[in-house]
Amino acid sequence: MDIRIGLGFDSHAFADGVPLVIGGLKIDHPQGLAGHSDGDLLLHAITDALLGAVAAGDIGTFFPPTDPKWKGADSTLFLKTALEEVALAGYQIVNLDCVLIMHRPKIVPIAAQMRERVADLLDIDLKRVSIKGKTPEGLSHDGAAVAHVVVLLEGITIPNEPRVMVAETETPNEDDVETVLTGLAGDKHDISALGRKPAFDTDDLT
Ligand SMILES: C[C@@](CO)(OP(=O)(O)O)[C@H](O)COP(=O)(O)OP(=O)(O)OC[C@H]1O[C@@H](n2ccc(N)nc2=O)[C@H](O)[C@@H]1O
Repeated sequence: MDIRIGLGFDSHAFADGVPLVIGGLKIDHPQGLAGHSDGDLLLHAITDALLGAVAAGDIGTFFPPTDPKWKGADSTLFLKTALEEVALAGYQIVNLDCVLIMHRPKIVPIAAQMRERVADLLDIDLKRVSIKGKTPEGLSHDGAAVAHVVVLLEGITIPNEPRVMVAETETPNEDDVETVLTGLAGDKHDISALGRKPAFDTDDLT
């Protein structure tokens, strides 16, 4: 079985005068999370987990925190790009498990809504998304929020039916079968050939 695992982490500091957005969900809270973008640490960690699972780099190489273009950016854009990379590499999400570490807000009362939003953004079933809250006991996490995400991917397999159909209609050689399958499913994607990934620039390091 062709499976991949990805790990994502992010942290942001709480600040006054900033709306709080976690997992694409706007949350009523006295403070928000400050960032170059909208500070959505959960979507950032999911984005990094997805990119990591297909070894496509990280959120900072795609959207450098030094680039004014991403100032105040909606993090759903980062997530969509990571989803494209996953699809181009030939994988789909099996499930993801997320831990949000912060004193406030409490996650349990909003977890169901957050899971729905994340599942919707990822276009997967709700049962495949787990989001848990954790109090940072004994840690110096005051004034900050942390997210950890692990994601499992599986390779998208081309159903065997076309191969069986070709084999049953004639007595083709392997080359004929491959020609028909490529016509039906397209070539296997090679993301390194797409040239989408921005060149890494050490000036982008913060
Ligand atoms: C989402 C964005 C939008 O601009 O900003 P924020 O809203 O979090 O501020 C960024 O993509 C958020 O990028 P993120 O990857 O979290 O930022 P950093 O941790 O500062 O890393 C920036 C880049 O430096 C690299 N990096 C970082 C630390 C390190 N010791 N070595 C590195 O090579 C990372 O791989 C990344 O490519």
